[in-house]
Amino acid sequence: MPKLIDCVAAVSFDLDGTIIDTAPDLGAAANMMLVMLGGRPLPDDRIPALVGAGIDEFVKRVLAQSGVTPDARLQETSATLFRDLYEQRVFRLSRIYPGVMMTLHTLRAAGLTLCCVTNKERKFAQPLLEIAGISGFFASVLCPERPEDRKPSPSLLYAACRQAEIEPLDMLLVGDSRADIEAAHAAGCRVVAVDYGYHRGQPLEELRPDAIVSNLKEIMELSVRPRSGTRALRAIP
Ligand SMILES: O=C(O)COP(=O)(O)O
Ligand SMILES: [Mg+2]
Repeated sequence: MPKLIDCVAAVSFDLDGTIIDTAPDLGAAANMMLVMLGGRPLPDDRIPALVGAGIDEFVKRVLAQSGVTPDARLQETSATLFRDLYEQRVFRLSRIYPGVMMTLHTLRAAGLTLCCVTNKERKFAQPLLEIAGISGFFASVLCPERPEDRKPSPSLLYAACRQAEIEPLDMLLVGDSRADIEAAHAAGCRVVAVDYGYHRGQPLEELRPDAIVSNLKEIMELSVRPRSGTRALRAIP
C-alpha cells in the first residue's frame, strides 16, 4: 500500500493541541482574568477541555466553569480582558509537542506544501508561530475572519487548497478535535487525528479519521488504501 504522505501534495496542521500545547498560557491568562474579575482561578487540568472553539467560546466556558453565568456585558468585558492578557503571553509556558519539529523539517524536505489551519484568531496565531520559531515552515496560515468560517466549516481548508493550488483530495489535515475531522470530511480532504490534544474525551475513532497517531512523526509511516473509483474532483466553492 502506498504511503499517505506520497498521496498528498500539501499538509495542513491544526495549531492548538496539535503542534503547540497552548493550554498553559491560555490557562494562565484565563486565571488572571478570573482573579481580576474577583473570581477564583481554575485548576490547570480543567483548561484543555475548554479550548477549541475560539476565544469567545473559551472565555464563556472558563466563566461557566468558575460558576459564573455572564450577561452579554460581562462576557464582552471578560473576552476583552482575556485577549489583552493572552496577547502578552502566547508562548511563555506553551510548548511545541514532541515530534513536530522533525516532522515539519521532513515534510518540507520532501517537497510538500505546509499550511496551518486554525480556529485561533490571526492576532494570536501569527505571533505564536513566530515566537515558537516555526512560522517559516508554513506557506500559509489560515484563521477565521468570520465565526462561520471556523472549523468544522470546510472554508479554511478550501482556502488553503486554493492557495496551494491543489484539490481537496490532495490535502491532508492533521488535527486534534472533532471540528478538525468534520472540517476535513466536509472539504473532502484526508485527515489524521492526534490522540494527545484537546479532544474533550471524545473517542476520535468514532469520527472515522483516516488514522490516529500519538506522535506527529508517525504520519510519515502511515499507509493508505488508494481511494477507489475515479478521483473525486470536488470543486472548491
Ligand atoms: O483557538 C482555538 O479555540 C482552537 O484553535 P485550533 O483550531 O488551532 O485548535
Ligand atoms: Mg486543535
